[in-house]
Amino acid sequence: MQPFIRVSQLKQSFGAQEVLKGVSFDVDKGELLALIGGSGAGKSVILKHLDGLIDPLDGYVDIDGRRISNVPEKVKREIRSKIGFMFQQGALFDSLSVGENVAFPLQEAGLKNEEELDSRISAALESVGLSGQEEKMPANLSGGMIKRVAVARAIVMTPECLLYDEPTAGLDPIVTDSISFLIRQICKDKGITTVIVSHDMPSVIRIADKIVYLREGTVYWTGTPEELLHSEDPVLKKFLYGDSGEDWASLAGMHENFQRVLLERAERERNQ
Ligand SMILES: Nc1ncnc2c1ncn2[C@@H]1O[C@H](COP(=O)(O)OP(=O)(O)OP(=O)(O)O)[C@@H](O)[C@H]1O
Repeated sequence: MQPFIRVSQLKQSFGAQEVLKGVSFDVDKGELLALIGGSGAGKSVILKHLDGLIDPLDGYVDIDGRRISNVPEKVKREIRSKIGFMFQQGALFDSLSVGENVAFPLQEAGLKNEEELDSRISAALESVGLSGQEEKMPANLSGGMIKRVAVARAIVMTPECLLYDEPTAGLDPIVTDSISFLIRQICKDKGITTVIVSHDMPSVIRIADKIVYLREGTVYWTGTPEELLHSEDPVLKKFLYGDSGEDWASLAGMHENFQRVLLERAERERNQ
């Protein structure tokens, strides 16, 4: 089966700095992949290649079998219509209400029918647990609500693929949990292929199907959260726990709990 996203031998430099030295990985349809790695490893740069915002010096990205690298802007725009991007900070327009923020991509795409706009906005807000909040202004929202609105804005175009850059940065642990659940739920309920860049390892362990660890401009390791937790590779251990040698079991336990909660929730929903 063809992967939904194929990243092949991606190379990128800025001036003398070689940031990507031949990065390759695939993401299957409906899969949730987390890109991890130290600060400056090139994670955000990779996301921008996935959306065709940056062209590689060598290598390519295919989205659903179509090349988005080094092709004309018109082709990129067509492919981009399948992709929702939640940028770092999840920036909302401060002068626009929640509803207007979510409406923005629809209006950019030329949708004018008020009734359709309203129903798509309310469906997107419902998906992120913010039904009826259209009139609120960003200044009156909590950090977690701002992220939820940013997620609603990313999904309102009914994308087939979602890219999240640090979606839980700056949130407290409880809100981080709820946003992580939301990202996984949207991915699995709607079958949306998802790539998340995150420093938040507990969240990554909980929600990812597959993890790609970047180091020195290449993919150092790929595997499942379980495989990461059981890896004895000293480089991975050091990345996860620094030199402190924190307890592996606590992360492993968290992952099991999370899977259990997800399974219980899925079971409840099936029985409703
Ligand atoms: N447009 C650009 N021009 C010059 N250098 C850039 C540009 N974009 C990124 N870089 C450099 O590329 C490197 C990788 O940046 P990137 O933002 O992808 O890192 P990251 O892995 O996402 O880091 P962090 O986890 O800190 O966000 C950094 O050294 C950054 O300064």
